[in-house]
Amino acid sequence: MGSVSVSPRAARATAERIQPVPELEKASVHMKDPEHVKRVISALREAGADKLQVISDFDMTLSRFGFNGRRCPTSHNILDNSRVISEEGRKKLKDLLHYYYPIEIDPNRTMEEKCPLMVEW
Ligand SMILES: Nc1ccn([C@@H]2O[C@H](COP(=O)(O)O)[C@@H](O)[C@H]2O)c(=O)n1
Repeated sequence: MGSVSVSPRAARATAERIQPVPELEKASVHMKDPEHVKRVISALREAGADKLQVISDFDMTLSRFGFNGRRCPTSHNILDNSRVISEEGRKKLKDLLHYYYPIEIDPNRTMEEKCPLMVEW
C-alpha cells in the first residue's frame, strides 16, 4: 500500500466519503497507518477499474506460504500446473524448479551468489 500515491487534494476529498472495508477488520491484517490505507482504498474505488494498475512481485509476499500445515502453491505453481502450459513445458518448468528451488533456500549460499541465479530462473 505504501507505493500507491494519492494527492493531498484527492486524499482530503475521499476522507469525507470513506466507506467501510470489512476485510481490513480481520485479525490477520496489520497496517502501520489504517487511516492512510482506507484513504488509498477509497481513492482506488473512486478512480475506478480503468485507472487501476496492479504490480506484484514474486517472493511470496502476496501468496500464502502455508495453510493447515500444508504448503500453498506459489503464483508460479498455479501457472506451471495449469492446462495453458503444454506437457513438455510443464516438464521443463518442473526441472527448473528442482534445480533452482534448492539454491533459493540454501542457507549456505550468500545473497550475492543467489541473486543472479534467481534472475536466471
Ligand atoms: N520461475 C519461478 C520463480 C520462482 N518460483 C518460486 O515462487 C516463489 C514466489 O512465489 P509467489 O507466489 O510470491 O510468486 C519463489 O520464492 C520461488 O520459490 C517458481 O516457482 N518459479
